Amino acid sequence: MATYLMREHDTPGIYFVDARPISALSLFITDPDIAQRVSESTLAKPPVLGAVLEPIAGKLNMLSTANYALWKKWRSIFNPGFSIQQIVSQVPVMVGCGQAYVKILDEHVSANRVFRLEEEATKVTIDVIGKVICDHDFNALSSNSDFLKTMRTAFSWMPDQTSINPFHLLNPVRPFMARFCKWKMDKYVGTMLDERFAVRDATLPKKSRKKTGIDLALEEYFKEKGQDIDAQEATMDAEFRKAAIDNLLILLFAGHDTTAATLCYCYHILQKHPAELTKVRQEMDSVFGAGLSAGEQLKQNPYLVNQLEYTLAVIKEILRLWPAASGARIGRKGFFIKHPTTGDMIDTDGIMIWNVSMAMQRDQRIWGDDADIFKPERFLPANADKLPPNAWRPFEKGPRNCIGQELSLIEMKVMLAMTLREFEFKAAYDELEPLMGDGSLWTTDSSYQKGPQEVFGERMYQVLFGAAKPSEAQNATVDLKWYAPKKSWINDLGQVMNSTGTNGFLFNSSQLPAGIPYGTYNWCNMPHVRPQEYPKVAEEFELIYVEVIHRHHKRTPYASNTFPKESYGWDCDDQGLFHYGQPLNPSGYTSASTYWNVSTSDINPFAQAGFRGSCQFPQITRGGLDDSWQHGKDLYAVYHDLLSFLPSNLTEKVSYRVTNNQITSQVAGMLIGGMYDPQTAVSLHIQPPNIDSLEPQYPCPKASSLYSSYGVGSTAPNWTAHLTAAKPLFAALDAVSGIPSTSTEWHKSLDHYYDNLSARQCHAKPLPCSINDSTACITQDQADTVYRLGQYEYSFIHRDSPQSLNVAVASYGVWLAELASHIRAAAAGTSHIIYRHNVAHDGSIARLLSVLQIEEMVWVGMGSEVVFEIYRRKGSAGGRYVRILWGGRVLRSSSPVLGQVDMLDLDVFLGYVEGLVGRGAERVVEMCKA
Ligand code: HEM
Repeated sequence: MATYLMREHDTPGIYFVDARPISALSLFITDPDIAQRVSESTLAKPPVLGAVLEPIAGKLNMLSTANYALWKKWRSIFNPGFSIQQIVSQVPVMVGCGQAYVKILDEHVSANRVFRLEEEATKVTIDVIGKVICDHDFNALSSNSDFLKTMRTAFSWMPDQTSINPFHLLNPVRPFMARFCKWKMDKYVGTMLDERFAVRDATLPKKSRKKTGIDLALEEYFKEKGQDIDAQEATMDAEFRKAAIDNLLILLFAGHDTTAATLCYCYHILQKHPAELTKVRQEMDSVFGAGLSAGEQLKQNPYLVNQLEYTLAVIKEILRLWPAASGARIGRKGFFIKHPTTGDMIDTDGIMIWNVSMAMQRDQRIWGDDADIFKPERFLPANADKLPPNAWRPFEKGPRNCIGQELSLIEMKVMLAMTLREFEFKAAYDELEPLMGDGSLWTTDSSYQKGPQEVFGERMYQVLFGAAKPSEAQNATVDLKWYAPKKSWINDLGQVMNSTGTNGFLFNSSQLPAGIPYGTYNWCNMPHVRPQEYPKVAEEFELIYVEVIHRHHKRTPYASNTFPKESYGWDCDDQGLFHYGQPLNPSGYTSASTYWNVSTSDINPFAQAGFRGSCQFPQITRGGLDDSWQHGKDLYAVYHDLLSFLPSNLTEKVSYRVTNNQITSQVAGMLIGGMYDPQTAVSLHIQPPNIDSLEPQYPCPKASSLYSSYGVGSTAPNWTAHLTAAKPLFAALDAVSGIPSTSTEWHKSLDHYYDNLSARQCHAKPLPCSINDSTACITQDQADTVYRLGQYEYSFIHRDSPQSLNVAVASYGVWLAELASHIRAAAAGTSHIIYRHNVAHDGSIARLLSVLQIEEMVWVGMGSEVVFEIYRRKGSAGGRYVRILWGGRVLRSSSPVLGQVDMLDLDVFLGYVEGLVGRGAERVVEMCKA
């Protein structure tokens, strides 16, 4: 209200508000210098504050007491417990509470529940105060704390200062309820204090005793009384006990909801400002290490909290825009305030003087035209001298400033560090209905759903409810954590080693044998979207964008995956790899269609190892080209013939992309032929080598080193377990292949044998026999074990290992950020492209599936495909949705955010993807730094 009045009437730095008889005549101060004078004075707290707080927090509470000497005494006794050093030393304790908080958020997310975030934030702040001040577990988060219930009841009976309803203000039941709640809380806190004093072990050396806020207060109290707290006979006297109870209650009252409300605003406003959110996450990545737990790091080194400069700037900017409290005093005779424009001296006798922090902190005359804009940079140390003096006062200033400001700032940094990289927070005001009757204060009073539903353009406006709180306290989160894949034979080493066959997986033909349903894992030609099985969505949805990514089709093995000598050759005379340049833009002479014909010269003394023949290993084979063509044909049949989505001719609405590895171009040519049979040249988009995001090839040292700490090449026991188990198999394979048993390349994973054997079998070639003994051959049993182990490895590397998500996010995040930007443009209608098609590699698809946290990971076979379909619900205000198809079927993710990705709210999906990789892949940059 004060801010609106200031703006509406262009008030000077002070103005009167006369709402008598509802409240006292008030002088609102928005002038920083006058506010400073008021806060530095010895003016007393207004009686109305005592009337509200004392029934529940007692007469000795330092916040509302009008007795200056009393205030001074108790403030100085409690001060040592709130020094910066003391609070930083309590960071590990805060982390402990934070872990319970994260667990609760996890549970909400797993249950896919909309919930009131402020409720949980409030509980964690109570737990923090309990632990930091008195080493006491209120267990507000983990149990149905009785104390919390009483505190809430007390709150609900506090007089509402904004109400003009006389029955509300003068409700006769109020004093009884207040007395009852105070009695209950006193009993609880008193017992807690007695216990604390009883366990204080005076025999322990001073240094090894726990030092919470209350211990320091006791020490201070004894010091002031000239007594030795270490004396065995020292007892807590009645005066201290009474004052300590009142002040512990006021610390809880003043400290919990102010901090919780500010925390909620941090989440909410950052969600609305993705660039700033990315900066916060980048700062956290650089302070704690990308992918490492902030909580664990903070426990080991609490001082890391001081390095979160940008995060602190965000909190301060939030406190500027949405301060949770302010300070008021009662004027007295002879205390004059000079009117800033007229120069009149105003006698303040009996007038309530209110430093209205929000109005002052949003005054454009003080902060500039961008006063309403969220700009954390204002509070970076480099800009400290540009801040207007005395104008930022969310904790007020002067001797009666907030005693808990360091605690709340540090606590908020800790909580943000533990949650912002793990969750995306999203306001859900459209989903209030299910929250009615959830037991929170909000649902006891429906008036909060009436009246203005936006203030300063913000639905999450402030409502005075104890502190100034975010209306309805409502948010939802998106969980960014790793979740283990489903248990199956694939990730069970015992089953992999002790079974036979391939558990229904096929490795020997592009065609499925009769009776085997489409969708069955077929390494040689994986299932993809095709009309026969395509799951159509309901009529109410309209397809607006499709992006396909798939692995190239079957090929010859890589040259590096062939044996030193192969017993037979491999020819590719049934196809041509066309390479030629053709003048374009403007067109010119016509080039001949030339293709490569590899021949090994008998004269060349440097004969290559491995397969001989006319192939350019690992070129796509004739069979692979045919599969590519059919793949294109099937996609066209779905997205053109069945859904009328694709244009009939190849236009700029459709775009193709390949990697720098030629085999993807070989596939793309056939695939486009199958889709459009174009008669003119088609451009294939390609990014420069070394930074290509599709393969991916951009440098990411951190991801590489994290990967090698648990995956191929590592000595981690859970990785090497299968290699140890496979030793006899390796020995048998080596005996046929001639690979030396000392070769690290061939024995650090199953990759080389897998590629060598499966390529042969996909092309109906026999399993190899020894060059020296044609009767010693690799058996189908051995090949099948290699295939099973290969599946196990892929699942381990890309899903089972908890680090896999971070590695995939860092190493494939750029492509995902590109995908997100394509989807955003399509959803906003700002791009003409409706279909993008990427031909890539197993490393690409596997990382993508890792980020999507696919429920069951496999080694992605030839032609493996993921399709992102973006839909709009028909009608003017229709939402946007995403469906992801893996092998032609809806993908299932282990992440509760994604679940079965079937018409998932697009905002949730983008929140998940961009939460992990950052908009424009900003997070990836930080994550990749060495
Ligand atoms: C974002 C969080 C917080 C905000 C915005 C805030 C704001 C304020 C403000 C504006 C005052 C001055 C009131 C006046 O002048 O009348 C104040 C005083 C006080 N605050 Fe805070 N506070 C916060 C957190 C805390 C915490 C965490 C605690 C303790 C655990 C706490 C305990 C107190 C107490 C006891 C006073 C009275 C101090 C005195 O009169 O000496 N506050 N707070």
